[in-house]
Amino acid sequence: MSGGDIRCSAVIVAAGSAQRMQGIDKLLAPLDGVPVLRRTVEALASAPEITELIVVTRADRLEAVQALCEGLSKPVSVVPGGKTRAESVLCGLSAAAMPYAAIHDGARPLVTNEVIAQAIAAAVSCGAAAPAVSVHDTIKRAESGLVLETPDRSTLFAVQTPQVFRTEEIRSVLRWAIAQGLPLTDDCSAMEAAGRPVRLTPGDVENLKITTPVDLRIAEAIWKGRTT
Ligand SMILES: Nc1ccn([C@@H]2O[C@H](COP(=O)(O)OP(=O)(O)OP(=O)(O)O)[C@@H](O)[C@H]2O)c(=O)n1
Ligand SMILES: C[C@](O)(CO)[C@H](O)COP(=O)(O)O
Repeated sequence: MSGGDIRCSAVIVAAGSAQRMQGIDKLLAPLDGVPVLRRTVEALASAPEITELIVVTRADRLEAVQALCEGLSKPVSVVPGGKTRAESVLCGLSAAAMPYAAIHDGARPLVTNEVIAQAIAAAVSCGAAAPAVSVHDTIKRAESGLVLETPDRSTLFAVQTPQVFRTEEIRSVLRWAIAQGLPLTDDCSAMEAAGRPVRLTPGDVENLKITTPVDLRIAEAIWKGRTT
């Protein structure tokens, strides 16, 4: 199937409380004058494989986010999220109508069509896929400040989003994983726990997640570097 044949729902999770942002509202903060979340929604809407978008936000922001999503080239629905990222993903998936779902962090506004396309293509062929980048620092596993081990760096990858799945499958697996109380920091973890294969695809160091205030400054520099 070419990109134009693949029908994919984008589920953009944006219902968090940005506790690590020291008071900055990272999803409404300006990225070169436009709110981060609007940049993210526009990035997903520009991907040929994305047919519809579901934005998951806090219940007290439904109208504001609805307004922020106006004027896009593709249908957008805005739904309330849950207490955890995984629950918010499930809220978004409940409204997804396409056979594939690309689950993306609202805090990752710099994702490109190339990263999106490769993750979707891999999910079409193997069922589940996520972009990832190799790590450049040596990683230690430690407890109470004492090193336990140094994993082989060549086997370590920093996983990004969109994480792409067959919609029905991730909906049921995620429901199961949440019911089991599994610690889910991403969506692939649920598939891994269910013994399903997950394919990593090329990520992009510029596809960063805005998590702490410095990330906003980095994202602004990347954005301006692309547009000048
Ligand atoms: N209950 C939650 C928690 C997180 N998210 C979303 O999941 C993405 C990745 O989460 P993260 O970067 O951790 O955002 P926050 O949870 O807001 O950050 P923090 O952990 O610092 O509070 C974000 O776009 C966030 O809005 C969500 O939709 N629902
Ligand atoms: C889903 C994710 O972006 C993959 O790296 C990451 O796990 C989200 O973590 P967060 O703590 O919810 O931001």
